Amino acid sequence: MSVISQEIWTDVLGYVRKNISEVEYHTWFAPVRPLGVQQGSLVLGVRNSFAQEWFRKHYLELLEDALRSMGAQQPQVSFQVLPAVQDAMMLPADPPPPPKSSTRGPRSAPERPAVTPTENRKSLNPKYIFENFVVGPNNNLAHAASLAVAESPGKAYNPLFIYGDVGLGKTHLMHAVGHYMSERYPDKRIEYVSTESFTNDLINAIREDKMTQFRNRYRSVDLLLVDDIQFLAGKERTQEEFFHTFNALYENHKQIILSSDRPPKDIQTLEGRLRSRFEWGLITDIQSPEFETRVAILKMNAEHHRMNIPQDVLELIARQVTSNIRELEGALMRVVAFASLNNVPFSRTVAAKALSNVFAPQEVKVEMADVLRAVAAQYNIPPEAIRGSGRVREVVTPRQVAMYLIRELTGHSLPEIGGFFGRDHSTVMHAISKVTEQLGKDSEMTEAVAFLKRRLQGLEGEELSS
Ligand SMILES: Nc1ncnc2c1ncn2[C@@H]1O[C@H](COP(=O)(O)OP(=O)(O)OP(=O)(O)O)[C@@H](O)[C@H]1O
Repeated sequence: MSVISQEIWTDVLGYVRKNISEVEYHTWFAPVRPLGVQQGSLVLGVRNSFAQEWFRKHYLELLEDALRSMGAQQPQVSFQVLPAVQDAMMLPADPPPPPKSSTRGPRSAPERPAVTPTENRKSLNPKYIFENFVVGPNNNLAHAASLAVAESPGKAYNPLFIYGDVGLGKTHLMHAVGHYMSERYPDKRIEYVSTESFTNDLINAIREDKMTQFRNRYRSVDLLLVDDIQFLAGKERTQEEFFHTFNALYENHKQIILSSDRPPKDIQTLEGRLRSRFEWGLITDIQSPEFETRVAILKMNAEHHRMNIPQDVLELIARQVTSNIRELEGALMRVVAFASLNNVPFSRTVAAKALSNVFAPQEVKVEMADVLRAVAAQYNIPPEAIRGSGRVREVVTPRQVAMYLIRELTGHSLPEIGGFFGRDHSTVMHAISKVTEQLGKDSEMTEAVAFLKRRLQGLEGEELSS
């Protein structure tokens, strides 16, 4: 199952859930597995032929509507009955929660015997490792500090306090330190917790008279990662308990990393003694990423999912989402889902279209490079050959077609087009008249030009199914 079909399926389920009852949802939709997207059709694995029929009869329209809401112009869904043996494997009843909630959900506080590395990693998102963290001017200090702490826990900076706006990588860095430590020191005990979970655990412990277990759990760790510490504000009892947890760990030279959306001095109603402790170590911030960092993050994500997305498409996405990296990744997935559901290649037009429901529509101008790339793909020759000096027919025809289309679709002048191809404007003029002359006579060229024009201009009509 590809990542993308899982992403699409998660979105579809979100849509479906709003439109049917919970019982229906759990009976029919929860056991379905997305198998992939084939030629624009979302392939779903169902348990038996009865379910397959039921879906076709009762839910096809709903599924198509869901896909339409994601930008599919001619939504298609197909079903496959999975071998009986897989029935038993269809365990989870819900779509996988987003990474954050999977690592942050409130957890009960069991008594904790000797720790295992797997146990350590359980609360850490496997994706959040240093290798997957793109370093830019916006986050290099926080990254360097995290790395230093990972290498010398309890010694370099204690506590490490990372602050910054939503979705900028604070949790990612915290988990990265956790992974780093658990790989090098498998015996060390690592605890990642959101302030909310810490508070809930405390409330439960008080209610169930299990304070000893609660204290053992939090005071016996080697690395304590606490997310969103700003939520301590106004919670006196939790602050009190956290104060003692902090002291116990600090005195034993155990590492503490805290994240927050603001620096300690700006957390209102935080006890002075806690605030000053938060300032003992190093306070570092993460800012919004610059354009280049955003493109690099998108590139890494695309490579991670083995998707080959042209640079200019990534740049278009990076221009749309400027501050929140979680949203940036969401935008990329939206584009990928849109392209695969419509069975069209990635292009700036496709990306702009995919994002137009969420962001202000962008005017996408066709660029000379877009035309060159499309023509090269159509004639199956490298773009450099088209721009090169070769004079054989195999390259001359595509070169002339490219010049013609650039003139038609972009606002560039003849000398500009000539410059792009390393030639003068009279060559371009000659190319244009040559192509114009053959259109209508040479059917192969006529078709190619018409097809390329449609493709470059966007997703109109039959272009989608081509
Ligand atoms: N520099 C980066 N390189 C690669 N991915 C990043 C980077 N920064 C953030 N991300 C990704 O962005 C998403 C959001 O990051 P994260 O959850 O760490 O944000 P956060 O600052 O903790 O947000 P919140 O304020 O909501 O707690 C994650 O998927 C994370 O992997």
